[in-house]
Amino acid sequence: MSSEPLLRLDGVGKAFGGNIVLNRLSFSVEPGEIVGLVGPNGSGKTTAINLISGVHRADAGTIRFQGRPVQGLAPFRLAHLGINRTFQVPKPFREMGVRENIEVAAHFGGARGMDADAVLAEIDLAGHAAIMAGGLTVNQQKMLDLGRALATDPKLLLIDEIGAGLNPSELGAIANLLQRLAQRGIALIVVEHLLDFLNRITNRVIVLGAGRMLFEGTLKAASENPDVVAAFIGG
Ligand SMILES: Nc1ncnc2c1ncn2[C@@H]1O[C@H](COP(=O)(O)OP(=O)(O)OP(=O)(O)O)[C@@H](O)[C@H]1O
Repeated sequence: MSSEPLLRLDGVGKAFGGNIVLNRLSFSVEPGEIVGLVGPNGSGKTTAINLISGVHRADAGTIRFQGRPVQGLAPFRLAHLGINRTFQVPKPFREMGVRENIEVAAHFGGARGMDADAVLAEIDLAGHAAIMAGGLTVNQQKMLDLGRALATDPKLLLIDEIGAGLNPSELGAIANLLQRLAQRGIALIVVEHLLDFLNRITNRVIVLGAGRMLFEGTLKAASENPDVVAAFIGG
């Protein structure tokens, strides 16, 4: 057994056109953990998710998954290893059926691809399997986006602002689902502005401010930390 965490970032940095958006970001995540990633708008949360999921390549530092450096690998290779993500704005194939969307994603996951029926049941869309994805509500499209990631049987799931625009009952259902996934051993990094939602599913948060890690610990302690308070008021 390796003593390495599932995911480990060491000194990760990223700049766009000379604008440093992430600076020496270091943290690790263990299997079955839910870690909240919070911070004001533009603090680098989505960029962190984009680096871990292979959408962008880090300029500095290392990203290790199960002890193996993975920075620079394409998203489909990372999906094969067990890393997948959702998007702030869901990107289903709108002209394809809900089930087909899941099947295509499972194919993207290669040998790790999961059974579409199991995924549809998990995301509560079994009754909508045959309709076009473009006909789903926003909440259902978010669930489909999550289902497409789940179809690749991830060990690490990166969730980018899934709560925005959802009502309390939809939020409750998603919180329960994310907790079930974690109990199954999937690690989750959850980018979220809705702190009550985050509080339901985790108390371990990483707070970013202008690309730097300001704090790591419980949400309650974060809310009492002067650097965190200043970043949010400034933001
Ligand atoms: N592809 C890109 N090209 C240039 N700049 C980018 C790119 N992606 C992000 N940025 C910039 O990097 C900074 C961090 O953006 P990022 O989306 O990571 O922040 P965030 O914390 O996720 O914000 P939000 O909460 O608003 O989603 C911002 O200044 C943004 O404009």
